[in-house]
Amino acid sequence: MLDVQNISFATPGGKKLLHPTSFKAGLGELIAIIGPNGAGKSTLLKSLSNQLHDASGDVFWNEANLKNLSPQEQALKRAVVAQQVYMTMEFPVREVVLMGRYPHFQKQPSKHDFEAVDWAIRQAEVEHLIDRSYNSLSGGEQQRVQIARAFAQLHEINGPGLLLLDEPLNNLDIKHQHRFLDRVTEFTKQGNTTLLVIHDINLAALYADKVAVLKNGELIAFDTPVRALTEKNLLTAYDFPVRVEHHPYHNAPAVYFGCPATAHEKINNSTSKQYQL
Ligand SMILES: Nc1ncnc2c1ncn2[C@@H]1O[C@H](COP(=O)(O)OP(=O)(O)OP(=O)(O)O)[C@@H](O)[C@H]1O
Repeated sequence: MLDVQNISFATPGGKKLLHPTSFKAGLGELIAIIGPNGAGKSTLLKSLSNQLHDASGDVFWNEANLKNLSPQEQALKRAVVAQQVYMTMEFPVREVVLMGRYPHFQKQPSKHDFEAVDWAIRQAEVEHLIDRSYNSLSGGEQQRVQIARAFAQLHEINGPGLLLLDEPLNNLDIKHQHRFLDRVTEFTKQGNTTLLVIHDINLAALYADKVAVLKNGELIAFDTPVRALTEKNLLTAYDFPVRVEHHPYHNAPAVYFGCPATAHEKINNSTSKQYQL
């Protein structure tokens, strides 16, 4: 289980980017993190991946405080896909995926490392790209290679893996968005935990077990999609008219921005004046 206890972050100048935030995510759970631009979603993810050394609070992964683990020990439990990954040198795609195995070997990758790379390449469906130079790929293709690298990193590790994904759907077409989310769901259901920063709220509603809604560095909801994605929470977060209905084909909410709220939610939203009709 991921147990986040009072994690917070402020700039050296004292600007609070993330107010004390606590939540738990179980094994097998996919957590979507949503919120408007600047809400603190990437800051939260970076705090969980020790990229912000001044972050306060504690992050426990299966009862081990990540602070007490070496970078290599952490890399054997947790993989991160950042919003954009630039390479200053030319690397073939296969080598980039193999980078996910670097924490697993000392000098030379083993047969098992290469098998993990092949498996991850198939999972991310990037077989056709493996001999290309990473820098020659389109944004969406690079994203899929980074996803393959993260899958390779967490393949058959000792215990469950924690996958942190910051807007991994950027640049992916609709088919690859769904295929990617299917693969992430499959990976998560094998007993791992995934945190996914995502702007598409309807995809969050369809795929996530829980949704974290952030606004101004504060967690305003953390619950199942049905409970978190209410018109009230979404209006509070996005300050934009929204209607939430039941999805016609799935057991999930369907969110329509730009539509007036339902009568029921208008009553609940009575404190928000801007979009009341
Ligand atoms: N080093 C910094 N100094 C000052 N402000 C910062 C710094 N890093 C981030 N911020 C600000 O903190 C806020 C939260 O940033 P963050 O990247 O976490 O937002 P986000 O929710 O991921 O946004 P987006 O959806 O646009 O990616 C933003 O207003 C950003 O400009």
